Amino acid sequence: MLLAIDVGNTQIKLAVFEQNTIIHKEIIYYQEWQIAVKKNLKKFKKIDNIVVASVGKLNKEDFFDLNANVEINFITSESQFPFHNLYATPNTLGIDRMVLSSGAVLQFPNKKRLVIDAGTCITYDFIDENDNYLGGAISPGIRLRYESLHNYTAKLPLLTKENPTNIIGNSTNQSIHSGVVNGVAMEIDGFVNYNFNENDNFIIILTGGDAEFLADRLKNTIFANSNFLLESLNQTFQYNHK
Ligand SMILES: Nc1ncnc2c1ncn2[C@@H]1O[C@H](COP(=O)(O)OP(=O)(O)O)[C@@H](O)[C@H]1O
Ligand SMILES: CC(C)(COP(=O)(O)O)[C@@H](O)C(=O)NCCC(=O)O
Ligand SMILES: [K+]
Repeated sequence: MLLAIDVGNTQIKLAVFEQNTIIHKEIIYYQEWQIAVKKNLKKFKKIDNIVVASVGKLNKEDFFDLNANVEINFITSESQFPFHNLYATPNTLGIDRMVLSSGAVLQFPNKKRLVIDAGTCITYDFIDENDNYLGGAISPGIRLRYESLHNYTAKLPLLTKENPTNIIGNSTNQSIHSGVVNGVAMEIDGFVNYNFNENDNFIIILTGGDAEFLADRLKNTIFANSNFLLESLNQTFQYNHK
């Protein structure tokens, strides 16, 4: 039994796996992460490994300080991945992006793959049909966009995500919602349309905290799965323990 932990820049997601099935999932905030991990280790006594992918504020030492009596596997750029990494700066590439790409290769072989993770940032990762990781893009996430409009202007309010009623906002709030939400949706469709055409053998995977909110706003057919990073983390752990 495996405890998989995804440490992002907004929140931490954890899941307990039995082989490839999630038997428990939690979204936790930074201030409570040790209590949550210890609670799960106590509740699921068959957990014998923890696997961690962290791009946030927790590092390997934080987990070893837990003194949990299970093996802790920290995914790093030195881990084994099922793709050829063509990124020019492999040591700065986000571990989340590497794990997502690993899951895309293992779950959807022999296709062009684009993985979109709509979280604190929106990340785009392209892997070609020959399992070459090509790189992609990093863009501000939905919450970042609302907060920056408020923090860097004199008068704009701080709003939380809401579906715009129309592409033409007829009020300050609707203008902001349209700019943020339609802007993200068009950005995502733009990246897809720029890189793929209908006779390509490709798949688009959408994940992250904002995936479900965005999924039905996109023109292109996508495979939306908010657990994709956790599932990919489980598969990457297995890939490293063949
Ligand atoms: N409690 C919440 N309710 C609604 N949306 C949330 C909540 N917490 C986070 N989000 C949304 O999810 C995004 C963060 O998702 P997540 O993928 O967990 O980020 P990360 O992996 O970068 O930590 C934020 O941009 C925000 O829009
Ligand atoms: C871009 C990210 C901050 C995304 O993190 P998240 O939105 O999941 O919190 C993370 O992938 C990262 O720290 N990347 C390092 C730079 C790079 O990937 O090239
Ligand atoms: K992300």
